[in-house]
Amino acid sequence: MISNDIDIDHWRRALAQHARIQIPDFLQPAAAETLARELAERVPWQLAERSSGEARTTPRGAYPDDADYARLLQHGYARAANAYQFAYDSYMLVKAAKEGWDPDLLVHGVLRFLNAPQFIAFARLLSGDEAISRTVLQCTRYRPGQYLMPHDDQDDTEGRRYAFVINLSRDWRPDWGGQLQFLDNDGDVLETFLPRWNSLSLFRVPQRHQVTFVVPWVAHPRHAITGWWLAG
Ligand SMILES: O=C(O)CCC(=O)C(=O)O
Ligand SMILES: [Fe+2]
Repeated sequence: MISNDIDIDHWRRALAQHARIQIPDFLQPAAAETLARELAERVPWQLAERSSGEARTTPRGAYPDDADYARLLQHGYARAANAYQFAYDSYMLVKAAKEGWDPDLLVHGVLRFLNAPQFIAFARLLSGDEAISRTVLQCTRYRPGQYLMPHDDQDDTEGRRYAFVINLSRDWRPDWGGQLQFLDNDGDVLETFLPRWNSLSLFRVPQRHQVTFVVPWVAHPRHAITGWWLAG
C-alpha cells in the first residue's frame, strides 16, 4: 500500500529537525487511485461541526438535509467570531470498525494496515518515538464553506504523538483554501501544506494549525484520510 521509494532516512532527519514534513507520492499509485475513488463515490459521510459549542458528529446515515446543513453552517459562522469552530464531513473509521458499519468499504483495510506491526514499526522509525503503539483514523471531506479553526491536537486522554493526513484530491489549487497551515502564537503562518495529491502531511503534536476555509469556486472536495499515532 505504501510506496517502496520513500527515503525513510531523509524524512526521519527532516521530521526530527522541523517537527513537520510533507512526503510526496506516499501511497503506491494504484492504492491512492482506489482510495480516492472510494472517498469520492462510496463513503457515507457524517457531518462534524461545533455550532452548539460542543463537537458533534451526525449519527450514521443521518446527514442533515440541505436546510439543516445551511442552518448549522450559519450558526457555526456566527459563533466563529468568538469561539473555536469547525465544519467538515467525516467518516469515523474506528467507530465504524468497532460497530461493523459498511463492511464492503476498502477503507477498513487502511485502518488494519496502519495498525499492523510493520506499519507501527515504520511510524516509530520515522518519528523516533518508540512509544507509538497504534493508529486512529477518519476519512475527511471539506467542501465549500467548510473549515477547521486553529487548534493544536493536544488530547491528554488519547495520547496523541503525531498527526497525519493522506491527501487524496488531485491538482489542488492554492486559491481554493483547504490548506493546512501551521501558526505561531502571534498568528503568523509558519508554513503551509497544500493538500497535494497522494502526499502525507505529518507533524508532531502539539502544534497550532488550521484548515483554511474552502472557497465557493473549488472544483472538487478536499478528500483525505487523517489520523493520529498514539502512545499507550
Ligand atoms: O486535514 C488536515 O489537513 C488537518 C486536519 C486536522 O487538523 C484535524 O483533523 O485535527
Ligand atoms: Fe488538527
